[in-house]
Amino acid sequence: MLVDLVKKLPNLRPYYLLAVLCLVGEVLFTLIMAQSLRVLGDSAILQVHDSFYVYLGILMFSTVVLSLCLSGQTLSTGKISESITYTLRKEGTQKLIELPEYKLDEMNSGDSMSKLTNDLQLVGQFLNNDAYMLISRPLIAIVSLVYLLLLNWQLTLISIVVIPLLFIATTYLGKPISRFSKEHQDELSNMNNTTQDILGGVSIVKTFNLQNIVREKFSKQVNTSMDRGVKLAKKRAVLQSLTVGISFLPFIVTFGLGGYLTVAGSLTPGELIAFINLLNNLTFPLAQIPSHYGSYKTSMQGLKRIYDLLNEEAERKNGESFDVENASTLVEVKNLTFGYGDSSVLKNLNFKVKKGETLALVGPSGSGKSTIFKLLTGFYADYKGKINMFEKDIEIWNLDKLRSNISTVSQDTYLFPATIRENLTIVCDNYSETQLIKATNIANAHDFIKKQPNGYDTIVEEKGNNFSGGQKQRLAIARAILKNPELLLLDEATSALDTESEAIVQKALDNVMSGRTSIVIAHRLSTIVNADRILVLDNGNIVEEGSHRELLDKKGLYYNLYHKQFDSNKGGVA
Ligand SMILES: Nc1ncnc2c1ncn2[C@@H]1O[C@H](COP(=O)(O)OP(=O)(O)OP(=O)(O)O)[C@@H](O)[C@H]1O
Repeated sequence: MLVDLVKKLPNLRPYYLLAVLCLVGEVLFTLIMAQSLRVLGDSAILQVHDSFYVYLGILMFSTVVLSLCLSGQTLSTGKISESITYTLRKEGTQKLIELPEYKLDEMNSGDSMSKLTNDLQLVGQFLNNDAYMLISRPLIAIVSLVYLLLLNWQLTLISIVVIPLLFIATTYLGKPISRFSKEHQDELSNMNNTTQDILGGVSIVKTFNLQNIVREKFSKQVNTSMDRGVKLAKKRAVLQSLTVGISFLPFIVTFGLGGYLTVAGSLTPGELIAFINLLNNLTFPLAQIPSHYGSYKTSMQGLKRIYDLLNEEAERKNGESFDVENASTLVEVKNLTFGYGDSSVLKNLNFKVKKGETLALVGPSGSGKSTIFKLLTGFYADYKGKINMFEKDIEIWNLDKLRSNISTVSQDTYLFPATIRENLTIVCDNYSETQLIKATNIANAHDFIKKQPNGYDTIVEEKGNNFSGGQKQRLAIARAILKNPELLLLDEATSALDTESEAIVQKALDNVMSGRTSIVIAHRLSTIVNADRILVLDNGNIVEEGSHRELLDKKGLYYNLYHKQFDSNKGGVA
């Protein structure tokens, strides 16, 4: 996975090179520094002035080079880490947009958020520091060991005899840390899911007075996550104090035995200084390796989760584009059967929509109306039967091209946090002010847009909070018209509105539908009495078909649905 990352961004090569140069510089000048200290120590004691000043100069030069290496390392690893996390975040978000609908059904949005935030942060932290340390520390330790052995192998062996102990302790204690860290990550991901749910339903929670239940559910998760976090911190604390404690043992041995050898004359004072300096470069880096390795493991777990998302198969991009202007049958569905998973939702449907027609879909909740729209826009591919769109099999259509001929207005109106103008014109490459105003007039939206503080340049707040439900729908309708589609799919566009707003939106819809081919799903049957044809669905089957009048005469399901609404909503359309 790491190699894939490196290959992904060839423009980072200069930074990898800089990091390698800094690494070589750090290793080399660490040794030169130790050698300088050795000569300096001996020259000072033996009062040899020439070599003292030469090596003082070398020592100062080494310090400058080492600090430059540190800056170079920080710069290169910072750039590498930022670029890689930026690319992964971009590709991850892009992949989320490109995923087929059935995948999005399976995925949890909080989990995806966690991949693009917590997991990416772990990867970023590892690349920013631990990756370099994981290579440089062992290298410095090995080079220092060789130098120490050459200096005095007996003292070296005695001094480092405790190092394996240090290594075993940190490795042994590091294992549960990586397990706890994984559990902590999973818990954070669960919390993200809950936060997401809460944010999505704040008003419902308040309306139904569910604050206590939500608070309790969330605090349970917070407690579990905190417990894991505290356990992790405790393990880290023990590991840290143990490593620091054991790390000092080689120094105690060196000071004791080395001091004795120096007094006895078998080690010069300079050698003792260099020895202590290099031991420092051997012991502490070795003690830190398990912690860097732990970071490697956790970040690789995070990276794997990110790659799981990136490796998901995107919606197909192949297919052709066709000229749709001359098609006389815009939709033809033959023996269409479909289900989500094992459930069967649509059963052997057959229907056509001719150019200029308005077809209405009605039926009880869950009968499959919205599912038909999803299939006509190519969101699901695993259906049985045939779907021809604009007289071509949907399977040979390029889905982007197909969708460019269709506008959908659904009950869940999505408005971007941008200006009204940007929200409306995002669907077309070229538009004139006249076209924009014509579209908003048809959608009954121009007047209320003009009354906004900045007219068409008023910012739409998150989720369109500064507009009413009816206004949002009219904006969505204007956007649909501006796209100038061959086929309009209107999904329950007025069902959530009060009577007054519904009348305004319905007028807008009537304007839009006139002269266009439309399929409309309506729960309020009063809105579709003028449809050319009505398909009545029940449990995934078309059980009745005809005009409003013909269906009333049949006295079947449509008649019952219609009278049920008419009775409960006196004043409905006759
Ligand atoms: N993404 C999905 N995954 C699994 N099942 C689904 C999914 N979407 C819809 N369903 C199921 O498919 C059936 C038909 O749903 P659909 O939304 O098409 O019905 P509908 O007629 O539009 O209902 P409504 O009028 O209530 O919107 C329902 O039983 C629903 O639970």
